[in-house]
Amino acid sequence: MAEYSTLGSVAVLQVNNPPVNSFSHHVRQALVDGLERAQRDPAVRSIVIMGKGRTFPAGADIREFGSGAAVKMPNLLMVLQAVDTCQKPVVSAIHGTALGGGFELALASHYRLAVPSARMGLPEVHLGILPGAGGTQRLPRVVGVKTAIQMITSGQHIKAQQALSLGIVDKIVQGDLLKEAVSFARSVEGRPVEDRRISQKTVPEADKVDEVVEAARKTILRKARGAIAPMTCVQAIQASVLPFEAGMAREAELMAFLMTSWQAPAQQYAFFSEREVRRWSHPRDKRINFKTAKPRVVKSVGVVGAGTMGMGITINLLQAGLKVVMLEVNKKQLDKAVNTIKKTLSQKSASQKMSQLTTAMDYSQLRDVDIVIEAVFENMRLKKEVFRKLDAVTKPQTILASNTSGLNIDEIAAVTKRPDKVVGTHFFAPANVMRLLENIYGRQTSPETVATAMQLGVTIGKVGVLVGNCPGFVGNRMLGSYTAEAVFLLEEGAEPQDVDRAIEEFGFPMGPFRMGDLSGTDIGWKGRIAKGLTTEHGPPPATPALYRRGNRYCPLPDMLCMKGRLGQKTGAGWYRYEPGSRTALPDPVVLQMIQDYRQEHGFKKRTISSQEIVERCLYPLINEGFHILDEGIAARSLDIDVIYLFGYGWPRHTGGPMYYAERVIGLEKLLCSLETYSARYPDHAHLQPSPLLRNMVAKGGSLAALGTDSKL
Ligand SMILES: CCCCCCCCCCCCC[C@H](O)CC(=O)SCCNC(=O)CCNC(=O)[C@H](O)C(C)(C)COP(=O)(O)OP(=O)(O)OC[C@H]1O[C@@H](n2cnc3c(N)ncnc32)[C@H](O)[C@@H]1OP(=O)(O)O
Ligand SMILES: NC(=O)c1ccc[n+]([C@@H]2O[C@H](COP(=O)([O-])OP(=O)(O)OC[C@H]3O[C@@H](n4cnc5c(N)ncnc54)[C@H](O)[C@@H]3O)[C@@H](O)[C@H]2O)c1
Repeated sequence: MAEYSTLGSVAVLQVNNPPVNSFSHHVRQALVDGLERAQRDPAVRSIVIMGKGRTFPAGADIREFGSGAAVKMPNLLMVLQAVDTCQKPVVSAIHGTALGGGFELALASHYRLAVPSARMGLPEVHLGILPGAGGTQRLPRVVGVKTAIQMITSGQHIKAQQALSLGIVDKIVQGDLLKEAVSFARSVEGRPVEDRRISQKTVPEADKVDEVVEAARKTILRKARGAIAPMTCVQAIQASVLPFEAGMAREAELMAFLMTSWQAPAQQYAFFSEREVRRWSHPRDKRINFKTAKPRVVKSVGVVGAGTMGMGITINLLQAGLKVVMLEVNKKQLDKAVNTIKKTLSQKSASQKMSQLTTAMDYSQLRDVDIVIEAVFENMRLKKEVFRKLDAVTKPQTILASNTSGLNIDEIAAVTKRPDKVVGTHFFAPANVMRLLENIYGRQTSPETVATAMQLGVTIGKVGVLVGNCPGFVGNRMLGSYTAEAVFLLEEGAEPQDVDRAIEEFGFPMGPFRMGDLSGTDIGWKGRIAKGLTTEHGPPPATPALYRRGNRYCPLPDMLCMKGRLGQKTGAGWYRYEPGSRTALPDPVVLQMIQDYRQEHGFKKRTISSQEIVERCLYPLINEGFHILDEGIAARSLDIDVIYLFGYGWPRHTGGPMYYAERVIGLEKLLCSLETYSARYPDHAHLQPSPLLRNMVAKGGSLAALGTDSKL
């Protein structure tokens, strides 16, 4: 609701709809009623609109979008029309975040004030829609089309000071916002409101708009990677040169197009899933969950191994204000890590943050930390050795976490006397940038230990997802079938760039081969050597070239590594790279290697369509997701989706692999395609449809119903 009160001649409307004061139907109704009341009351000469509690309205109530309640009268457009056309000056007083419809309300007001910490923006593009309450028409009238395109298509929030410089807010106020807003409102009483209406202004440099749009188009299309909202936002902004009513009509038409697209619900599902993962439960035992388990307080963290991951994790921990003891056995590497950390931390706070960092080469220096995150080489023998040492030197309450990419957490825990305090905390590279934290529950991990790992994720700004223990956990296990199928496609006739192009057109930032070159082709190679699937010099003795342990195997990635082509770091991998450049250039040497291999093993080259590439790579990945749900490794399909959205670049406009499977492909079609492919390739085990998928198609039922995605 919106609480109505008067302070002398000023009517104050305070939106009170926790937690973020979104415009649910009852709020909209109360605002319209409040405005009418203020208009009617001759003693009222000005109106202040603000938010109660933590924020100015953060936009439309996204939960209403699916139900039709968003269009129930009065809709948001009608509220804003009432504000704009009000005969008495309306002042929006902003604190917290004025987002989406909230920011549009401020733009419809005649004056805007903000506290210094306020932020504002139009993030609708992340929900697959556009700012459909006049945002695409009013913002360009203030800041110009170029800045409006930048703000609306990025969805970024701006700070109060920047809003002031852009002419969006009229004044930044210190002190008590209500008092300041009332005093400001009094100062503008009696002034004409007509020339304060943004809707009545014209877009600056309107004659250059088509040029500006044309210049933005290519970049936006490239960045959008298949998402339709960004370019639709631009089309709406382009209409801001028309008279206001005509522009609003165009905005409404484009909003309806987006609202009824398949991408908008997918992105809104992603928004709520990102938050739903905080309500975690044990994947197999739902009685153990976020409500009952209490985290330990973490003030200091030990990081073991200052390589790629240890360094990134340390930066992340320092940025969050934690104390860190970073231990490394290689002095040169330790020094290198410290230099990189110093450079990465922002200039402003570097010295203060660096003072929280202690470096160590002696394990005893870890004795007092609250949690240790191990990030040494991916080698079980080494990990066990490290955990034995950690168990011996740290205080008994210290939690011991491993950043392993997929090794058995129970096996690691078993070498300690505190298996209840051992947990997997799987960060993603670069660890200070990537938002995902995949936390792994071992057989004996205590609820308190898991709660602490999940809470640590929150403290350091990660999206933490809890999963069970199995080789590769959720993310890398699913990725295994994707990369396997990608190389099988090379055998049959595709080239690395064909596969990458198809996957990138689907919406991933990088296809599997460009990705392999970026992370280093030797990462997978070392893993396969450790598992005995290959040796550094070729297949293990007496092994068929194309089979390992009864499964089809493609040795092309091993052959690449044996040639020393380890990716960007060696200037050559699946592609070649000019010195100092990261541009992947198709390499005749690799294409010849693949061609010779095809000839040697009797593969006949054929043309493979992009559709087949996408299906062959992504359907087995999704199929593995069904196995994972069936085994209780992930508690809910949304946990898998969040892992893929935040850790693997899965395009957000498709909702994530499991959402995409159910709501876009359709489970029946997915099953049918997997059956077709598995009949064609009976020895590709990951193409065999999962029993859960078969069962769901046979009996019906939804993925959400398998878990606790009750709110979605
Ligand atoms: C058939 C065709 C018809 C077409 C014509 C339709 C015409 C109808 C006219 C409609 C016009 C609407 C136009 C408008 O432009 C659309 C919008 O405004 S969309 C919303 C835009 N706003 C946002 O995207 C903000 C989203 N929220 C956030 O970014 C953050 O929540 C925050 C505000 C920055 C706060 O962050 P935190 O402090 O970290 O808190 P949380 O994120 O954890 O959130 C707490 C809690 O609140 C829930 N929540 C947040 N925002 C909303 C919201 N806008 N609606 C509903 N719920 C929201 C969030 O989910 C958390 O709850 P939990 O999920 O944990 O239960
Ligand atoms: N690199 C990635 O993309 C990535 C992503 C997620 C998880 N991981 C996992 O993170 C872990 C570390 O990977 P990385 O890429 O940072 O490796 P890395 O090779 O860059 O760094 C490992 C570091 O550990 C140090 N080290 C070795 N033995 C040690 C010991 N006994 N005590 C202290 N330090 C020791 C090494 O000197 C080295 O600096 C691995 O388990 C890996 O699977 C890596």
